[in-house]
Amino acid sequence: MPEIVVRAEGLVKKFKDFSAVDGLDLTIERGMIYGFLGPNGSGKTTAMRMLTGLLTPTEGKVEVLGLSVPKDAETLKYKIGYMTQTFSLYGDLTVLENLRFMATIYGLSGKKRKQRIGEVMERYELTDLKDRFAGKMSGGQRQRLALAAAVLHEPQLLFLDEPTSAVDPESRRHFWEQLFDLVEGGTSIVVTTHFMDEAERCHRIAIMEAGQKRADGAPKDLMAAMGANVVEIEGPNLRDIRRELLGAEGIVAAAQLGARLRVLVKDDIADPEGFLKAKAATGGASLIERVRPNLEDVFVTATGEGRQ
Ligand SMILES: Nc1ncnc2c1ncn2[C@@H]1O[C@H](COP(=O)(O)OP(=O)(O)OP(=O)(O)O)[C@@H](O)[C@H]1O
Repeated sequence: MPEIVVRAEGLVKKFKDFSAVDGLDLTIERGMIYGFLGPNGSGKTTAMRMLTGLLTPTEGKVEVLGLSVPKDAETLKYKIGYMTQTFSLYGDLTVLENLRFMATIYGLSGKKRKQRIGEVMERYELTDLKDRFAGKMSGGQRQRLALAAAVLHEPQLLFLDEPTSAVDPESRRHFWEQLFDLVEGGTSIVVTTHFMDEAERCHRIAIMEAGQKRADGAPKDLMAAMGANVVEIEGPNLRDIRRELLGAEGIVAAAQLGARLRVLVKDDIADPEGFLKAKAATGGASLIERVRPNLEDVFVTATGEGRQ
């Protein structure tokens, strides 16, 4: 049996009458990267704050690393790392001063403190920047410092809230390699994102919308089970074709990607290409072909975007 690091049941967070998280159930196994994928305001940060013990749920049960949260939040603090959405270190302290400060908060002292600070600076390429003020660093450098600070005390479980929203694609790729290194070393990771490519790298994801989980599984399983086939159309007048198709029986969604229209056709239609070719709207199309689904298609079928 895989070990469970996070278990949540019926998790609700209300702000006055508004439910930011609305009946969330979660099971996250050790050794995986688990992603929350969802648009702004879908409740990802609120859910994560409840899992870390920073926010008290209105309803529901949370167990993280076998501890009951928020009751045991103080003990949990030493076993988890949390990288918040906005940079939360001190801009007017240097890299080294920030790391020393965080080490003190996590109870590291003496030789161990020195050793861990040296290790994380080396691993996250901060050694040459150790005397740089955090406020004077680039987005990518700041992100490496934030990750170094979050793993300083060697947490078993790491929470990352939209960790790459402020960095360029190359830094993002590099950052994800570092996450997989952490996983190889035994760390489990929970990450929120609104980037599809990032979600696709996770072992498992929850698709969030309006505080609720709309789908949960490995990206490739979600793609296999999404209930629609994907067909792309090339040709003139794609905007007109889109207008005609949207709302037609059997069509889940249609969106233009460059010179192609990507159409999601319900999977109870046995021949989706033939089905689209038979539509008057596609008469002038030069190409209609079935393509492989991606995570964005899963997102569209799982959320309101596909129901509009
Ligand atoms: N302290 C609060 N008081 C009132 N409403 C809040 C509070 N915190 C969050 N919300 C609301 O709850 C909803 C969910 O917010 P949350 O930050 O969890 O979403 P998110 O999916 O993380 O989005 P983002 O990517 O923008 O951070 C939003 O509508 C937000 O305005």
